[in-house]
Amino acid sequence: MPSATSAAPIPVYLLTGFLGSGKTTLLARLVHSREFADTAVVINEFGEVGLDHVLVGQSSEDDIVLLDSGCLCCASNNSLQETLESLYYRRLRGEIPAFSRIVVETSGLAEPAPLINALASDASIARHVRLAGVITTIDAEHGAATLDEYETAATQLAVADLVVLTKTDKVAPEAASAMAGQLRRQAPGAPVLRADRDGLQERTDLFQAADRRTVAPGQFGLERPRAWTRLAHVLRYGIASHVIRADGPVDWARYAAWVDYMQSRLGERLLRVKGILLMEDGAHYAIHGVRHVFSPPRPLDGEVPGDLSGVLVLITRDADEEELALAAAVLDGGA
Ligand SMILES: Nc1nc2c(ncn2[C@@H]2O[C@H](COP(=O)(O)OP(=O)(O)OP(=O)(O)O)[C@@H](O)[C@H]2O)c(=O)[nH]1
Repeated sequence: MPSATSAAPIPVYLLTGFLGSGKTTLLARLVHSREFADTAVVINEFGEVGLDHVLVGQSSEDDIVLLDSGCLCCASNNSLQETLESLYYRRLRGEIPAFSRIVVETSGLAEPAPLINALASDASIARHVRLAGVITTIDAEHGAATLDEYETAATQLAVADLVVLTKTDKVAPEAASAMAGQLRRQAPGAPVLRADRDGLQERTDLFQAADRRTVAPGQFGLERPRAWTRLAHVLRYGIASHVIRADGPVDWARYAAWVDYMQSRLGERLLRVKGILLMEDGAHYAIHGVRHVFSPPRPLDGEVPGDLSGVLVLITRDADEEELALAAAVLDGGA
């Protein structure tokens, strides 16, 4: 565990998911597990009537509670920036135990992109914390209808690094499997874990599965496209996912030109970019963008399967084939 004065930014995981999709129920299980021993959980109620922290098991008047598992629970009505700063400095001053990661439960109606962008672009925050991954809960019973009906839910899925399919006890196993398959198509690149009332059904390290820096074998659940791009799935609202590839190492100037193209040409219509590029220095880097904000590429831990090297998933809204073909060409050095 890093010391309280360690300069390494603390990883932050955002837990998002539509209203009633099971975020609090999942957290209420997880906060008592060993995995959460050195985790600070922020339940961000953003002016809502504070309830969720009570559901997680924190009934004291205090704003921060240390659970038996070692997990710190913190309910907050402040902005995400204020909350994270306060946590950071209280940890630094030794007022609270030195947690090594933070999980933030966001409001069910929140578009996660502004929070993600705030983490990346607020300089005073970005020095202390880094976005490690976005975990999105989808309800096995109502998830398909919700995704169809509410654009916020579709956006929450689009930005996921890990999807947790909740309430699998409420549907037949075949229905849960079909839904998991649908989610893999809609959010290519994000592993799908299942949960019921008792928490996660798989014995998986949630943080590792959600971490953008690690690649689990088979994680992407997609084939390296043979042609330049493959339309993976079209959701409503013109939201669609595509896969593009870059053959061979990419030099940094070309990568910069590609980011520039994505930002200037697609702009607000770009929802999410994720994938792995082999760069000119011979290392594999995790590539992440949410809306127009791209995180600095980070070298990946561990082996990267050959079929994932150079593969990027793009989730866009109202993008046409020509724009995507050009995106692939810019990346591949053909434009
Ligand atoms: N059967 C079953 N019910 C669940 C499961 N997860 C959540 N629920 C129920 O679904 C309802 C909503 O769950 P919450 O955990 O409060 O959902 P949430 O995403 O935190 O909701 P908001 O705070 O409104 O965004 C509650 O009645 C839970 O008991 C599950 O895996 N199985």
